Amino acid sequence: MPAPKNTFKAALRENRFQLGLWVALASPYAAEVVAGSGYDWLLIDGEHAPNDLPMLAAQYRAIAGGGSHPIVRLPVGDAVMIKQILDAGVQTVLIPMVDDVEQARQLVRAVRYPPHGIRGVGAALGRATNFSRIGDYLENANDEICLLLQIESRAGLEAIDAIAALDGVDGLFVGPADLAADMGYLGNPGHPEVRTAIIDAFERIRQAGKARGIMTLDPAQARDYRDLGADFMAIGTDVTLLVSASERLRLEFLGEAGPARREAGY
Ligand SMILES: O=C(O)C(=O)C[C@H](O)[C@@H](O)CO
Repeated sequence: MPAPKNTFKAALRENRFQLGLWVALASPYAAEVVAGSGYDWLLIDGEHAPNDLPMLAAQYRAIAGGGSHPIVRLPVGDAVMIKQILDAGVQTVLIPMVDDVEQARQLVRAVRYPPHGIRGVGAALGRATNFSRIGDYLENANDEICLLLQIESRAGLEAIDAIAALDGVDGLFVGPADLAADMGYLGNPGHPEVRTAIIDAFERIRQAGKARGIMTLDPAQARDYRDLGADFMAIGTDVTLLVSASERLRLEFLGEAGPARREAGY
């Protein structure tokens, strides 16, 4: 049985835009529901949703095999958590709050087996090898893992060129909400100075030959980011979709106008 190919990583390498959705309801059932909605990727959020490793793995299983590629964002760039989630079968990880090249270098080593990294060998116990049924997993794992790092601070912006140049970093995801906060614009990811920083970041990532990622809840921003060159982009979240759709249904039935919703600062 051959090791599974990372179709998301292949799409990025072939410059095929990938449209995504954030999954933060912390429910394998809800994850399976949106897995049928046609997105290229779904981001299972371990940073801001109440997810532990078993729950992240359960949502991964609920999505895998459907039409969307499951990406797991861990709460922190921890080599032990990376080892566990990769053994669970996850092929693409997003790591938040990456501020310098040494941190990025250690994250590359965490997703790779020796001699190129420090990932512990034990996938025979996990879904990654279909519980030891995939005989060539160890030989192919490094090539099929996709490592995405989040640039979401002024320090991260300064380190983009060095981080993007690292072999093993497949893409950089600019986090508008946290970047805005670090720049002094908490709750205002659409601030002009944040947009200027995103434009600069995207150009530097492109020059390094790496994929540019981002997310937004604002449709106009989504079109803008796509025009600016986003290669993979999330345009909503399951949580906010559920809030808006459930509220709208009630108000429409009652014939009441909905409240002007303040744009979420994410
Ligand atoms: O900083 C950001 O923006 C992100 O990293 C995305 C948000 O964390 C995500 O929770 C969407 O609300």
